[in-house]
Amino acid sequence: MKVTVVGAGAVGASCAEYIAIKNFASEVVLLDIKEGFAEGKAMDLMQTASLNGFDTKITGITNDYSATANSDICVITSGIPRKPGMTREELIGINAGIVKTVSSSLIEHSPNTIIIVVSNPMDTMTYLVHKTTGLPKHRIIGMGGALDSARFKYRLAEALGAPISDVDGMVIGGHSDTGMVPLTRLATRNSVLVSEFLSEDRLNQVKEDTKVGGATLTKLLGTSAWYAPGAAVSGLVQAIACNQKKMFPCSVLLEGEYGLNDICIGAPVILGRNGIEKIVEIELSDAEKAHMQESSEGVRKTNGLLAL
Ligand SMILES: NC(=O)c1ccc[n+]([C@@H]2O[C@H](COP(=O)([O-])OP(=O)(O)OC[C@H]3O[C@@H](n4cnc5c(N)ncnc54)[C@H](O)[C@@H]3O)[C@@H](O)[C@H]2O)c1
Ligand SMILES: O=C(O)C[C@H](O)C(=O)O
Repeated sequence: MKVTVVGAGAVGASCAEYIAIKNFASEVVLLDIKEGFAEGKAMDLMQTASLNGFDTKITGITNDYSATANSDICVITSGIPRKPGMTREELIGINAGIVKTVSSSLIEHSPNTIIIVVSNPMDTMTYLVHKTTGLPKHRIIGMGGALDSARFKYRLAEALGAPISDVDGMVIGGHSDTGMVPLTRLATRNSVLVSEFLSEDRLNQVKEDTKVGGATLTKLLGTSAWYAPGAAVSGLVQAIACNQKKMFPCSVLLEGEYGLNDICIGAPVILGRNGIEKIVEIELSDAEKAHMQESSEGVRKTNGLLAL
């Protein structure tokens, strides 16, 4: 199993590290445009192999896509992160060009690959990859909901005073500060609805804290988060590589599902060796349907900025 990660920065290197430590991939290629950067990150990570007990071979390359040839999975993290006070959508002017060039270069050398898009604004970047590459829709996956759901569970556990392992919940919709749809109605504490434990006001606070989870960390860190994003990507990569048939909310091209067409937005999908094995349509409440519709309007507005 060969995995390429483009962008050896904070998220890309974390993603590569978690993939290596999970030891399910034979090879991870880190590629960056910054001279020597990916090579340095790869060497540093390989020097943890004996300490962290993995056999995964991590190599780094500067902007030479021949080294990525025949990758089973390619992760795109290349692009700039936001600064405090910015929205993800404000990154489109720089990141769209990067993602377009990178995705084309990847499929030139790995025409059968599955692409996972991380760069922001992620839903729009995922849509751009569809338009740029023409890959089958089951082989283009945007990572956002898996991260947002992890933050949702963190906030739920905090509110419940419960261990995170007791909590389950999912966030669908756009990966944006205003467009996320945390499904508090369905969230559980060890199979019991969280609404049995938490008031509506407290659950609304959990929702709002989840939606700005990224911005909260950007304000603290001065740049985007990277540990949880890297871990979320590694979970998607593992589900595909190991044909786990696990369900994650991912940004996926919808063609009628949830009443939406010609848009990439967070929805529950089953991930396996073919990438998106199935888009899962869950019954939403009227309020959730309205939030999903509102979220899609925000994503479409950003898509409209693309020079397709
Ligand atoms: N979808 C999500 O949930 C999520 C989570 C975290 C970060 N992000 C996004 O991921 C992106 C990366 O974030 P980061 O914190 O790792 O940033 P970073 O600046 O640490 O790393 C980005 C790397 O991309 C490289 N790069 C830039 N242009 C390139 C190109 N044309 N080819 C190859 N490499 C190139 C840079 O040299 C840099 O090393 C940002 O857009 C950020 O907003 C998304
Ligand atoms: O919020 C960001 O800028 C990065 C990423 O989308 C995140 O949610 O951490």
